[in-house]
Amino acid sequence: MQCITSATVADLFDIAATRRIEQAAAAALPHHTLMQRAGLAVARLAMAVAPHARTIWIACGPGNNGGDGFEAAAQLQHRGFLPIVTFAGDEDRLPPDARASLQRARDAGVIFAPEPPATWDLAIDALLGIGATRPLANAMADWLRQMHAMASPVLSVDVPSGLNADTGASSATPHPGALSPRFCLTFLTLKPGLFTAKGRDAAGTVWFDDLGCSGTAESPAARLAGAPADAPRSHASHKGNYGDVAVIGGAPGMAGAALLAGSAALHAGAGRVFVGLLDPDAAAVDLAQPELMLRDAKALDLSGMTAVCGCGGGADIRAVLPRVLATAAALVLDADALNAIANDGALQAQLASRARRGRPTVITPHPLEAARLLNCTAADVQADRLAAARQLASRYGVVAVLKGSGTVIAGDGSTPPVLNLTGNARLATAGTGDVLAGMIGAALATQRPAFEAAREAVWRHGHIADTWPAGAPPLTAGALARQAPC
Ligand SMILES: NC(=O)C1=CN([C@@H]2O[C@H](COP(=O)(O)OP(=O)(O)OC[C@H]3O[C@@H](n4cnc5c(N)ncnc54)[C@H](OP(=O)(O)O)[C@@H]3O)[C@@H](O)[C@H]2O)[C@@H](O)CC1
Ligand SMILES: Nc1ncnc2c1ncn2[C@@H]1O[C@H](COP(=O)(O)OP(=O)(O)O)[C@@H](O)[C@H]1O
Ligand SMILES: [K+]
Repeated sequence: MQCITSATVADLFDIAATRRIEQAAAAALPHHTLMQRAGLAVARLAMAVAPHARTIWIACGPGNNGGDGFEAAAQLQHRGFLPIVTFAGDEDRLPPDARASLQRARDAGVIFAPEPPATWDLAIDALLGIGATRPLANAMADWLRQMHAMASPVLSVDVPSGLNADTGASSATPHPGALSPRFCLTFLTLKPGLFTAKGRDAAGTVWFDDLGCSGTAESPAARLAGAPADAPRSHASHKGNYGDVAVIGGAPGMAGAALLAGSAALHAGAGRVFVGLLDPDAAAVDLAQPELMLRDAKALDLSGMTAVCGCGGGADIRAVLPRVLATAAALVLDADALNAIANDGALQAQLASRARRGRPTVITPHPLEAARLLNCTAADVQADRLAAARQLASRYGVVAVLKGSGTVIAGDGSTPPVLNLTGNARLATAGTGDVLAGMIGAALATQRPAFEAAREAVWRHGHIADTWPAGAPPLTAGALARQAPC
């Protein structure tokens, strides 16, 4: 059993591949072995997360996910705990493995009750797993609500019930004020939906057990990014080795966004950072950051530079985009640059032509910006973030960084998209996206492949938020930029 952290590198498999892996594993093992292993693993994790628990409420559903719950109940009963099972299903329609486990729970003396106990020390959600086909209703929906409303921990079996294991979309996410600490023990494969969209909130800390069935020829749907390796600087290196970044943005009233991106690029280790402000009345120097070289955006020669374009760009960014798209050696497109491109077929064609000219481009949309680029709604994007990132990457010939909880990074399709596990809601404050754009710019400026540059910068950006001390002042975008590690 393995606890998944932001440093974990692992393949993620969709439901279809998981089903094939499960079938192959089941065929190679004696009848009922997988469910017995799954139930035992649930019982072990339950004892680890709630060692002093007495009453353990196990809510079991109508399929094999419920079977895992019956099996866990039997194991916990044998170990002296008090599991109480509520079953929302029809015994006559249980799949054979689940029926066998139901019998084992009865034989062990487990209590079956029509309603949840009055209180519990741990709740185990074994209602639905990868077989969920529609939103939860009736008793199952009610039980899930009750679990999440209590302060006792919730352990989800395989997948939090109601969560789409492929996409992270959910009809049953705990409401924001939900109290319970959450854990999820997933079997055979790690599933992408646990790590993006609603998945992070629903699953909590994810644990993985391969049930003794490692190794598969199935293609992963995505990967967990893992932590980037440290890249020590050679002693004899000089600023030319770390590249020039030119931030272009900062229309009247929005200079701060461009300066934040510049600060992030600087602290992330770029050799030189220029900031081309679109505001004609902008100051000639930022006295708080004198290292930044402030220029007129139109005067910058981008042919040897990594441009970071769009932060605080407003409508004025449209006028400079044709030249930026044509001349920047490498490019990060953010915010208003993406909005301008979404509305302009000529700019879209120009963007797509960069890949053909071997000029790397990274785009960093949040879900609404992604929706504009894909001509759909933000809800459509959130309904399948992996698919949306893949579409952005292939339609525009770019590395697409789809931001938000479980940021997705998709490239040219030669490798699966990556899901990043660092970051938290401390980043939900204005300007943190500008900082990310600057950090990616600095990574790109060192000539690293665009996919790797984006992956590393996204990980580091989120890691700053994850390691921000609990008692420290709130994380602002300016502080985030100053923490940007090389
Ligand atoms: N077999 C094995 O060896 C192993 C299996 N494993 C475990 O099995 C799980 C997959 O099991 P599964 O395929 O039975 O799917 P599961 O998630 O239990 O649900 C299917 C049932 O729910 C029903 N249903 C669906 N949605 C519903 C809704 N909203 N409201 C009400 N009902 C709904 C659906 O009915 P139907 O849609 O047909 O009406 C069907 O009856 C997997 O996640 C893992 O935990 C592990 O132990 C490893 C070994
Ligand atoms: N809950 C969260 N979990 C992880 N990352 C988050 C979360 N909320 C925000 N972020 C990150 O913060 C950044 C916000 O970017 P963006 O929405 O463009 O903000 P802004 O335009 O204000 O700079 C993105 O990198 C996003 O992934
Ligand atoms: K479940």
